Amino acid sequence: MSAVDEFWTNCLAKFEKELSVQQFNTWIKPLQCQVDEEAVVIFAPNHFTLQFVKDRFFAKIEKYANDHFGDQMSLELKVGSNAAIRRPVVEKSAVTPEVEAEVEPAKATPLAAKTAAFRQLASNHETTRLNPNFTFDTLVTGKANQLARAAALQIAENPGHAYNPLFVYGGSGLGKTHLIQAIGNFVHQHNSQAKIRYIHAERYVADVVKAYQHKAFDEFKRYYHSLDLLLIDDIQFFSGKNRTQEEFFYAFNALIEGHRQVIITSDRYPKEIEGIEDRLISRFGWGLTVAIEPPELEMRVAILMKKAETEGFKLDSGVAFFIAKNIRSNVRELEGALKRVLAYSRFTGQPITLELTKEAMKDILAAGNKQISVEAIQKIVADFYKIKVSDMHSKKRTRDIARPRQVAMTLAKDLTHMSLPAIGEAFGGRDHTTVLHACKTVAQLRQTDSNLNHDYNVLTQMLRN
Ligand SMILES: Nc1ncnc2c1ncn2[C@@H]1O[C@H](COP(=O)(O)OP(=O)(O)OP(=O)(O)O)[C@@H](O)[C@H]1O
Repeated sequence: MSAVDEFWTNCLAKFEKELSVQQFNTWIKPLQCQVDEEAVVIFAPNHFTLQFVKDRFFAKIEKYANDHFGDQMSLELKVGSNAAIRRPVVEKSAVTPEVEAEVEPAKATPLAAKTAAFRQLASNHETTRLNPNFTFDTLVTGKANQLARAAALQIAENPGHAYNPLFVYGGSGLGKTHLIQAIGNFVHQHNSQAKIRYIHAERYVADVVKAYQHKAFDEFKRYYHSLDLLLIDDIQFFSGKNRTQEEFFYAFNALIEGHRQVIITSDRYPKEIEGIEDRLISRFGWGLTVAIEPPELEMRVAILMKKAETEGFKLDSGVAFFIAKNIRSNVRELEGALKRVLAYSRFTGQPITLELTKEAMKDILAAGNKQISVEAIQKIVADFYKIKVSDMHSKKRTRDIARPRQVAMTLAKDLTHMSLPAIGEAFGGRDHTTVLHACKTVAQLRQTDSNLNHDYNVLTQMLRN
């Protein structure tokens, strides 16, 4: 064993004794050591680890180094890896011909144009692209997002080590971007050195195209592979974009391997995203996958109150309940309604009363009250579960047909004004007790079966939009 190996093995053994398993695995185990003539260099996989090790363990490592090598050695901490240690080989795939065809490469890229394009890309990349208003403080917590928020907070406190990647999914306008940017803002606040980037998936695709046209994949890779925290929003936009998926695959591997944090959002559960390679889909599940559900009434009211407070006024709770009862689909629409009421009040110079709110929301309410028909429910549910619409009326009782039928009956009860007997009639002349039983079964299942609950929320959103 060389002197260096001996020093580092002893050092690790000492830390292992002193620290908890989790602390040791998180902070010390990923470090690598290299010794040159005058310095002991410790490599940390990222800036977070470097900062933490510097604050907490620098003095100890320095003491161990002095004990081992004598006082003349200095100690340095760097981000990177010891060139002498071989890193695990990351799976690679060739660029397929259809991938080449996906974007049009520039015929010849003059050096100046290439440099200019990437100077611009680099300057675009200088910032994190985070919205400073999207923080944990401004995010209202409720049943709909509590698990996702708890996971996000844990990751923000320990990026790269808690769950990696974090995959957040849920319908449009439910707060996915807000939540993941809250992680980014938290990390940025606690470590201004951290290299953070928020990017929408469409923008990432555009960056791949640009790199392709300017033959500048090296710069592209260097940038994305060097991040400490990558937040990528609405990954379903990668669907069918093979070259983008390939680049993202490399970036993902490089980041995860280096204990750097990756956070992804999508409007649906990973396995439901079509047109994305299996190797990516399976990687999305390596860390933690959490859902954000549509908020319940009380949470919608709390969100309205919070948004009003941010705008600098206090919202009467009767008004808040009125808006929240009438806008149920997503938070973005809830915000839109509040803004409209506010603008109406400013425009007319009147205070925000229930009457004014009703008047301001007249159009929205008329649109929202559009009747959802039982036929529409049956069609959408049948398409969703890939069964025939006629199965909604049939006597078949196999689970793959009976369950969607029960879901459709429950949606009919929740989204129409039909009575139970009328619903029964619309589902092949069934008795109202059958409808009641279906509603109870679905309500119970929604508590215990997260997939079914998710399906139910998606179907509700589809029908309301
Ligand atoms: N729990 C919440 N508390 C406070 N504001 C929220 C909450 N959830 C969502 N919002 C607000 O609703 C708006 C829409 O949220 P956001 O853009 O994060 O949704 P999204 O799920 O990313 O939607 P999309 O999939 O369409 O991109 C934002 O202004 C956000 O601040």
